[in-house]
Amino acid sequence: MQIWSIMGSTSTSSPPHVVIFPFMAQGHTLPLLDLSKALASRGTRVTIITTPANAPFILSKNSTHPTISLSIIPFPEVEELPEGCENVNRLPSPDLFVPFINATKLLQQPFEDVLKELCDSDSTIPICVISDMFLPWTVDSCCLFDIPRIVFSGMGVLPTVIERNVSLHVPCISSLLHSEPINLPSVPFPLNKTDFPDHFAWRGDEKHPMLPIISEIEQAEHNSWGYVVNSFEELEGDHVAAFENHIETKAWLVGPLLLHDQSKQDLMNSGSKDVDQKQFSPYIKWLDQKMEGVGPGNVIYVAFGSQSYMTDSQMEEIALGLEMAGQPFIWVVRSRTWVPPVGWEDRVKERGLAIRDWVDQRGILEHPAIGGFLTHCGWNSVLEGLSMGVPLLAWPMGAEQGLNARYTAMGLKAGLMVLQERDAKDDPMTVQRNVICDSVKELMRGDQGKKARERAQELGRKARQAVEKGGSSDKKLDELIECLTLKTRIQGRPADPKG
Ligand SMILES: O=c1ccn([C@@H]2O[C@H](COP(=O)(O)OP(=O)(O)O[C@H]3O[C@H](CO)[C@@H](O)[C@H](O)[C@H]3O)[C@@H](O)[C@H]2O)c(=O)[nH]1
Repeated sequence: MQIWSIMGSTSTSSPPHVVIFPFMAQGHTLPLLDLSKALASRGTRVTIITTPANAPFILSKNSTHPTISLSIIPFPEVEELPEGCENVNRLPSPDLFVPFINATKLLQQPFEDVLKELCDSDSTIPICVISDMFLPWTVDSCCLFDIPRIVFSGMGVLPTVIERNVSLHVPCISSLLHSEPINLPSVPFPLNKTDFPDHFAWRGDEKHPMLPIISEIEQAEHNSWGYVVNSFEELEGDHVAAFENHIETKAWLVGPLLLHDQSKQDLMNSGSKDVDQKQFSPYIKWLDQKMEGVGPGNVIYVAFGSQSYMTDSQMEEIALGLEMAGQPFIWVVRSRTWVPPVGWEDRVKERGLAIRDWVDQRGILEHPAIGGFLTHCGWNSVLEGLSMGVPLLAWPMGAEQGLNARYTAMGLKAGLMVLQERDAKDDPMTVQRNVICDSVKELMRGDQGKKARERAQELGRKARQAVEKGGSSDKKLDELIECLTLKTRIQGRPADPKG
């Protein structure tokens, strides 16, 4: 039994308790579920805060961990959002992102009610709240209860540093020409204005509704106790000092979080349902067959995360480009409107699989049949690909993905870029089938692809070492819990501002 000292007196008490509040988007929720499991396996109690429609997904991922519990608070009803829309991936249009963010602000009171309840109980006082950057108001709630707030953004270290640094060197990105390279100190590859998230273009438009949100996020970061990052020392350690300088707090690199999850072998031993589901997924069976037929590393996995929107004509070009490349593929189709061209399914059925459901992406990437990943470069997908030693074919579609893509391809040299042309207004143009075809061929069969594969495999080995016992991320996670526990011990239990 662990002995924890609270308020200066030594007493036998419960293990440390961490509250985790993920943002309602799969790309933000999944890594925090991994973090919850990593904390739980170290004997920490975890309470995850979520809303009713998001609870089943979280339960499906965490149900085997008895020290993780869920606290469900109601999602507010707001006029602009469709009924029951409690997750970004259910938004019918990206234009509803701002109303969605504004709706989440109404979660503050129920969140504080949960904190109050936890603080009223001697055995469950949280040592910290880890909340997503898109929930900046949680820092005020944490202050009320004297609980340290730790930020999680889901992004990598270098992309964040670049984002924060660029305005010091290039005050107005939007006025640059597309062809003008942007060279930043300590970034060993040139960037381009289209690599930057949209909000850099909005900076000239003071009335843009996202700008106050970004400013609230940055302000809340400065007032937070620390930052946990889904990355690892061996990948991004060189950029941590610059990162901490910008966020004005300490950063803890504890990733890749997905690798903290129980290994497949552990799951097999415990007879977990997860393994059964993996083994019997039709697409895993399909990959097993491909392994027998074409050997390891020959299938390209094509998926663009949980939030990307794509036109039907772009979908068509992907379908025909994959067909032309002649490489076996597995493609996650996230479109409600697109239908394949007549005869396409028949023509590719021997070597291609298009799936319209949510898949176990990690299970696919770790399958030995997979040899490349055509991705939008969401940070989770980048880390998942690299952790499994799979090289990336980078095709960014929004947010900070342009920075992730350049970083992976030109900085880490673990991938190639799909080159996208722009029109006169710098809007992305449909990528043509022949470009897709050539890029796929180069990644899977070309010399550049071979080099990227070797580099991805090397990074995959380093990633696994980072989370193993005594690895850099393993030690950081222990250190984080120790630091917070000591802080609570020295300062005593949080004040109750309401009671
Ligand atoms: O069928 C699917 C589709 C997705 N995933 C998982 O969903 C996550 C998707 O995350 P990510 O690759 O990061 O993409 P987005 O969902 O687009 O992520 C958002 O959040 C990321 C983290 O902040 C940012 O890097 C991205 O730019 C932003 O779009 C990954 O873990 C995937 O494994 C599945 O498991 N099955």
